[in-house]
Amino acid sequence: MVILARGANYSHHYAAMATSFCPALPQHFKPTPISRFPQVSFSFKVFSSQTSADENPTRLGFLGLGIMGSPMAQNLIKAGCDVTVWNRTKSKCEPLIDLGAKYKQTPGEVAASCDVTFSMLADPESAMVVACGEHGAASGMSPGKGYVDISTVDGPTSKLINGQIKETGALFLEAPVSGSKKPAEDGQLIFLTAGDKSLYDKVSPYLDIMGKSRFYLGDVGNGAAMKLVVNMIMGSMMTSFAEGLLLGEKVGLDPTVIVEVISQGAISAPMFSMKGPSMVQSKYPTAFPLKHQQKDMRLALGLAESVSQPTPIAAAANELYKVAKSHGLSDHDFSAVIEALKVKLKD
Ligand SMILES: NC(=O)C1=CN([C@@H]2O[C@H](COP(=O)(O)OP(=O)(O)OC[C@H]3O[C@@H](n4cnc5c(N)ncnc54)[C@H](OP(=O)(O)O)[C@@H]3O)[C@@H](O)[C@H]2O)C=CC1
Ligand SMILES: O=CC(=O)O
Repeated sequence: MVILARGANYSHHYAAMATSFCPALPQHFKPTPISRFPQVSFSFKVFSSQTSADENPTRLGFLGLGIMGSPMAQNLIKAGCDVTVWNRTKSKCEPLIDLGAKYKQTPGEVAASCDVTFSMLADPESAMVVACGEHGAASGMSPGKGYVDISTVDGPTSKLINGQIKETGALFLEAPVSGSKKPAEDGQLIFLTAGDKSLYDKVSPYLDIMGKSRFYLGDVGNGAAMKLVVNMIMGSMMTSFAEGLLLGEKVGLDPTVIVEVISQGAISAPMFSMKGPSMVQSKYPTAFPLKHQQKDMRLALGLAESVSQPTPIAAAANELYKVAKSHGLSDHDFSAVIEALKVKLKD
């Protein structure tokens, strides 16, 4: 059920109204802006995985319970969905099992027991092995099922996974997300999807639980390309911001004031306001791991090379992420790239 309502100031009234319509509403229910309905200034949605006519709710699988996968799966469970989880490190499944998730031993078993299986893996290698390796999801796929890969990978990897899933007769959708740990927790991600349109239509209610907006971009590879372009820009912006903070500090400016000045002008960005204050204190609590940002720069540069597009800024930024990784900062937040610029050259 989707309820549309105008006026953000009254969102709590609408929430109360929705609760009276639907007493079984999950605890975390919240009003959410939906950009796809431009005719209303504010809208929110109420979701139930079990319609009155539906005795057999869609069974959802979720593979990969890292920083992003855990809160995303949690939101599905809290919304009342039937969710089965798997993660390479089993202990990360426990909190979700406590919330009501089922557990299977392998990705293949999850896929075999579910109608639609989502995956949120680290990189192209892990996305491939979990989808197509021994006991991978493809081994449990068959006609009527669907596989939705949310991991950030390159187009060629996504196409390989698509091919293997399609061979089983199942459908495939790539659906990388823009938005980090907090948007994942808040169900405010932006889905960049491509692939089988009928699967997109089928999973849209679940994407709406995990996200605030979704784009359908056509053929497999377009979702990956969109994600890599966005993250290439983000990675370059972060290195530029880091350079500015350090230059300003070296010439005697207060970096806290630099962050404030930036936040009020044309180059303000939520990322600078969110990460700036902790960067100034040399603290990098991990939301988006630096190793993943470097992976995205690498994949974006590969994409650029495949079409002979010069990307000198991104190439330079990538070098800084590589330096930061070599200094043991892989698992810190990507804002720790600033440390790569603090390293003193040896005499
Ligand atoms: N964090 C963020 O802000 C965002 C991340 N992304 C992208 O989403 C994806 C996941 O990110 P995030 O959750 O932060 O990453 P994490 O590093 O926190 O989680 C990675 C997941 O991949 C699993 N994994 C890694 N290698 C393997 C392998 N060889 N076999 C099986 N499973 C494996 C991990 O399992 P295990 O627990 O056993 O290590 C874990 O479940 C990445 O592609 C990232 O680029 C996209 C948007 C935002
Ligand atoms: O991929 C990272 C993000 O913040 O988006």
